[in-house]
Amino acid sequence: MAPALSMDSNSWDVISFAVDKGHGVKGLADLGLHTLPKQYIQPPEEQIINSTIVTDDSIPVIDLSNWNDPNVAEQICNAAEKWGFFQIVNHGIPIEVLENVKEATRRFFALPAEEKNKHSKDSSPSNNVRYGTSFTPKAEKALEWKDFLSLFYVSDDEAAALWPSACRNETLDFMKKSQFVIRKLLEALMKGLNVKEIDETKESLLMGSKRININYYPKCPEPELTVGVGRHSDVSTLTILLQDDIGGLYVKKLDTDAWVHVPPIDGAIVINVGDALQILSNGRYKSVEHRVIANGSRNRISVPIFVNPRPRDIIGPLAEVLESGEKPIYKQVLYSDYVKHFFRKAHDGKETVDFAKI
Ligand SMILES: CC(C)(COP(=O)(O)OP(=O)(O)OC[C@H]1O[C@@H](n2cnc3c(N)ncnc32)[C@H](O)[C@@H]1OP(=O)(O)O)[C@@H](O)C(=O)NCCC(=O)NCCSC(=O)/C=C/c1ccc(O)c(O)c1
Ligand SMILES: O=C(O)CCC(=O)C(=O)O
Ligand SMILES: [Fe+2]
Repeated sequence: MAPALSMDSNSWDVISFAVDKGHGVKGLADLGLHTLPKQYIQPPEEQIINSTIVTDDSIPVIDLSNWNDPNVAEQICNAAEKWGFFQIVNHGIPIEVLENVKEATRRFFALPAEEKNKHSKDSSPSNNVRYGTSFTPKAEKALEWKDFLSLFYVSDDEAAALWPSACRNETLDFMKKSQFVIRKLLEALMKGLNVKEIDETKESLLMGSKRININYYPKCPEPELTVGVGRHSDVSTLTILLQDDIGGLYVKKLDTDAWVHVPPIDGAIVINVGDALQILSNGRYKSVEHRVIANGSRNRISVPIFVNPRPRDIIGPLAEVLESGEKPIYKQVLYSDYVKHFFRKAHDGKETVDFAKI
């Protein structure tokens, strides 16, 4: 049973309520707490109020209406090198698909905790479907103000059997309708690395597996003391992120200690380079640190698709990149080892990629 509203959030077991019983931070928000439970208080250096935010610069916005325009590929490669992040407009994913997946996300998180918790690590019949809160609560010193459902795609049949019906069709549809633009983006990025075509081996390495997450960041008491998602880079090759109109995603500006906001643009999708592509490109394309702030007045949702190598792929700098004599800065690693390393620790900025450094 949920604790009484008037209860001091530090006098009952917040972890048991939010993490173990599956109420999540949405459950905490629904209690109408006025103070942030101490388990969510981040160290001062992780609080965004203690960071430098720049407002006179922003990540590129790239118009994809004409793939035959050579400028388009050039802009994509430049953005991946200089920012590691960009937004795309006129990308061809129908607006209804985006609206439907946002609505499905709200529908899933509005379900009772018992229903959502059927998909938790302890109750889910498969590791490929996981409902949870924060990132890795057991490994974190301070929790993150986020609930999520993570869906690793294996097949339509498996999705039909295991994915929650509240959001199954809409998440699958978003994944499928984004396939064309994912391939075109990767083709453009590969041309920039002297890779002429995406053959079967490259296809596996670049886009052999996909995971779609739906994230819910409820309104938070004392939001400046915590984070929605802590500083991290993604372990994917590319991430395709749909955000709603609330905002709150910040990206680190390369070679500086400053952060820039990613403003929501109607109908746009945010694209970022992940660690796997940084490694494959031997550091040319940048997997950049990012984080999400908590919001004191509104609920936010986001839907990232992580486009990845297959778990059994070995990733390392591509032969085409090293052809010219460039020295490899990363070794060859088994992708599932890399991902396990990422999941077993708290978010820690750019440190995951050290796992693959020579
Ligand atoms: C991921 C692995 C390697 C895990 O292997 P396995 O040996 O089964 O380990 P496991 O016991 O299930 O998980 C290990 C730990 O990772 C955590 N974990 C596993 N999956 C997830 C998940 N989807 N979300 C959060 N934590 C997870 C668990 O909490 C485990 O810790 P613990 O609960 O035992 O303390 C396996 O499932 C696999 O091969 N999957 C396919 C490859 C894959 O999924 N690639 C995806 C890459 S991109 C990706 O998934 C990104 C996710 C993400 C989430 C939140 C963020 O904030 C964020 O920035 C990023
Ligand atoms: O919610 C967002 O805008 C970003 C989430 C994110 O960085 C992630 O899930 O990896
Ligand atoms: Fe991320």
